[in-house]
Amino acid sequence: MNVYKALTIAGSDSGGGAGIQADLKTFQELQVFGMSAITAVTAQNTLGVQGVYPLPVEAIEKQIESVGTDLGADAVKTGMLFSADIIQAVANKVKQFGWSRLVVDPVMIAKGGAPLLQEEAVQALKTYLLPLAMVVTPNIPEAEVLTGMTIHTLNDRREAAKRLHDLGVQYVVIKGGHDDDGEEAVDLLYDGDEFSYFTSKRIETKHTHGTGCTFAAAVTAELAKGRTVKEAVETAKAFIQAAIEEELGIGHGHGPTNHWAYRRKFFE
Ligand SMILES: Nc1ncnc2c1ncn2[C@@H]1O[C@H](COP(=O)(O)OP(=O)(O)OP(=O)(O)O)[C@@H](O)[C@H]1O
Ligand SMILES: Cc1ncc(COP(=O)(O)O)c(N)n1
Repeated sequence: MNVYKALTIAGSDSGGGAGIQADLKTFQELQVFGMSAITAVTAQNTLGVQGVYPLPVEAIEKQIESVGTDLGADAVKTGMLFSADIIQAVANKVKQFGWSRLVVDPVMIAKGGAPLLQEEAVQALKTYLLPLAMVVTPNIPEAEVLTGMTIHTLNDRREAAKRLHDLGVQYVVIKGGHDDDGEEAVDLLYDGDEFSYFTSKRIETKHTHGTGCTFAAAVTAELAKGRTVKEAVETAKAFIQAAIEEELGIGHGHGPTNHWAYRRKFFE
């Protein structure tokens, strides 16, 4: 049996909808063996973030080394990285193990507004990690912070994608979940040459906690299988659409998406 393996380097979400938990569930659903290096523990639920506890840099490095020196990874994803020190350490480990199928989800703030990345760490992300990335998956506010421009129109988004590509990332996906216009959720992919668009019906719901993590994890799982970035984004879009569509309705606030919905929709 050919076993595909993916490593997520991200924060833990006790509520299970985002972070490491969303990533591992998504890897499993897409039949990829999931491994993790936890950067920070968050006390979090559908109502918000009650606490953030970053791990020592050494603990993060050790987890990555444990995976890298034994199991190896066909693709790697980063999520919540919290500080410039952690970013630099993660970038060094990615280089050390020669991981080229790297998806960087530049997580900055949780839905309720809690910061998951220190302000001074944004520059470290641009300098150390983005040049190593195969794919970066910002939402619109994250793309604004990374490029220093405001994004209103699709044209603005295309310009932002070009600026991000100039930082050394091979493929840029700017997701449209935060684009309040219209009936559709449109994600844009830029490969340095052409733009592609991935469009779905926008679902009216407040239960979108973890959509960004889940989407990027699905891209990572598909890259681990050797798919092209375009194929991976297409599957990720179908995965997240199913996960939002088949609502779980749990918790008292912004609930998680349904990680088993894609399997039920397409394979059962
Ligand atoms: N209401 C919605 N209906 C359909 N698709 C959506 C909706 N909201 C987000 N998506 C999709 O979910 C994925 C994540 O997009 P989004 O822009 O919300 O990322 P994010 O902001 O990082 O996630 P989060 O809101 O969890 O922080 C994208 O593929 C986007 O198109
Ligand atoms: C530990 C952790 N990582 C990431 C996010 C962002 O989640 P999302 O942007 O997918 O809602 C989160 N809320 N918690």
